[in-house]
Amino acid sequence: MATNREFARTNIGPNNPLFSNFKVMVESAFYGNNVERVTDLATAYANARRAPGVVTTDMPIAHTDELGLPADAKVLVSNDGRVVGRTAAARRIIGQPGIDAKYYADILREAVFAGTRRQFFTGDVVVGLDKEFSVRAHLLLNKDYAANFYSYLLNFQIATTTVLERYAHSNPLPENDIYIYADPDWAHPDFPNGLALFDPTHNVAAILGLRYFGELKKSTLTLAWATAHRNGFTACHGGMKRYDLGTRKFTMAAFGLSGSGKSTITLAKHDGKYKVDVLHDDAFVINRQTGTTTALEPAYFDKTADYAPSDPALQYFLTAQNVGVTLDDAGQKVLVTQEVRNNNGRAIKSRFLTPNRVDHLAEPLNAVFWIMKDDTLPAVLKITDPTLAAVFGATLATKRSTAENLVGKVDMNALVIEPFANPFRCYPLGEDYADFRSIFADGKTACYILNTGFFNGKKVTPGVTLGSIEKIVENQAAFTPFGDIQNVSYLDVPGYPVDFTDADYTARLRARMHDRLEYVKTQKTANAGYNALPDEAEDTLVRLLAEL
Ligand SMILES: Nc1ncnc2c1ncn2[C@@H]1O[C@H](COP(=O)(O)OP(=O)(O)O)[C@@H](O)[C@H]1O
Ligand SMILES: C=C(OP(=O)(O)O)C(=O)O
Repeated sequence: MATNREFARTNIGPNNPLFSNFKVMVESAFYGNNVERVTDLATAYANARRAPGVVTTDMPIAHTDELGLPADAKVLVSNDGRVVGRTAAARRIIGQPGIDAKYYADILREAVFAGTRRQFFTGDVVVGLDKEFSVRAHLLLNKDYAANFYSYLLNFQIATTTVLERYAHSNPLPENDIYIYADPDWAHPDFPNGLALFDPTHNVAAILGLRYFGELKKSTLTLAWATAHRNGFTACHGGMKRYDLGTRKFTMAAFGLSGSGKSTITLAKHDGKYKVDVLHDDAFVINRQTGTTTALEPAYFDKTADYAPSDPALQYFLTAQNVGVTLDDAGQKVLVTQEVRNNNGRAIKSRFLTPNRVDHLAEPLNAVFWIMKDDTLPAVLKITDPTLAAVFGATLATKRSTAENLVGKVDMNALVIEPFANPFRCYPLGEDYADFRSIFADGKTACYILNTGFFNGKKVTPGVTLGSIEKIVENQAAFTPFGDIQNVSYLDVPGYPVDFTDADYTARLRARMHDRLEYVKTQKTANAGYNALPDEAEDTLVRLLAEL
């Protein structure tokens, strides 16, 4: 048994650090008489088909038997309304500076009371697919959102009897099970954009007034990642794959903000050139002692933008969100993908999308790729200094995408720094810095930066990015020193010249590096230094700017 669900009566109470008012409020709601437990996917599928507005398409699902679905199961579609992305602005983390725990406790008690007038489903999953790291999670979701409830049980590993037998032998963790209370119909005048409230040290969250499936997925991962971090693992919002080149293997991870290219890179098949094992395209953890990696979810929750309705990959779709439906020439209800209806159409795709899918990799990472969208960076940079590699991760500069619901006036083109591409961290940034710094420390893990945005105004296409990765994997990539900057070199990609004699370019490059330095300096004092980085981060950037 990895995390804790049951307690001896003598261990229940305020002296047990696993108990908090938030945990007790959230967990208690799971046992109400307005809650129906769902223990299998066939029932969840039947419930989802009956939920308001859900479309049962005529698109069959491959591998229904292995997935535990009815043999005739079809792709189900549910659409959310105005908001079709995750609302980062709704997050509040108990324990962080400026968060009034008493105020949010009052809000939560009232929300849970309002919920008692509605009907809910509850179900269990296991997050972490190896005995090395496994956490049990429980979801409570308003019945009108049965399609998202079904998607949740598909996205994470549903806790069947067989799965729980395996889970019983996983490494024990001194932690609570995860409990997610979700009521998309909650409304409060002070929270027009919803509220995603976390008590991360007690593994509970309340997702209120938010319909987007990504809220359920990312809130669960938020808590699972924090649990992993507290127990000897590095939390990764990234994709991880292993290339088998016959005589050697190459393992790589790509870290990027939502919508920046993790799935495109991780799920790329390279025209069948290599045997590729996929660990996952969004979330995994690294064992800090051994370097082994564990996937957290069996399925993929990805954009449908790049899938034409005739794409054979659609047979691995299980559900779709914020995607249209039309009739094909045989009168069959099919998906209208490619963002015709709205941005950020999504689908849950089964693990069978990736023929060589693995849940755990014993080999440590050969390479880390930070995905950025900084238009002063060439398509690919290589960083050979361990501190600089970690500092670039901590100052990962990127752009927002339509995967996020941006509140207020946000310039989509503005560069934002999102350390380690992980806006879900609910512990101090310096701790992640230390975790990633140690990955590079022994020099065995290489570090690259991929710019998947524009370089000097020219789009870096997926073809350029994937072609460059192939060169690196095959040891065919020749790197050129990046001006006078020590330990940084770039891949010379035809059509994307790097010109250090161009004063306008070097001024912009210096400005972007300066932004990174300012970010590091600001963290020293912002929020009482909650996200402060060690002095070496600032020193490294000062040195880099001097070299420039
Ligand atoms: N150079 C590039 N590398 C990867 N993806 C790119 C690139 N340029 C544009 N894209 C597009 O950006 C989107 C990235 O989405 P996705 O891979 O799902 O991101 P994530 O998994 O990080 O959320 C895709 O539609 C992809 O085609
Ligand atoms: C679903 C999300 O992420 P990604 O685009 O990385 O899949 C999200 O952040 O809500």
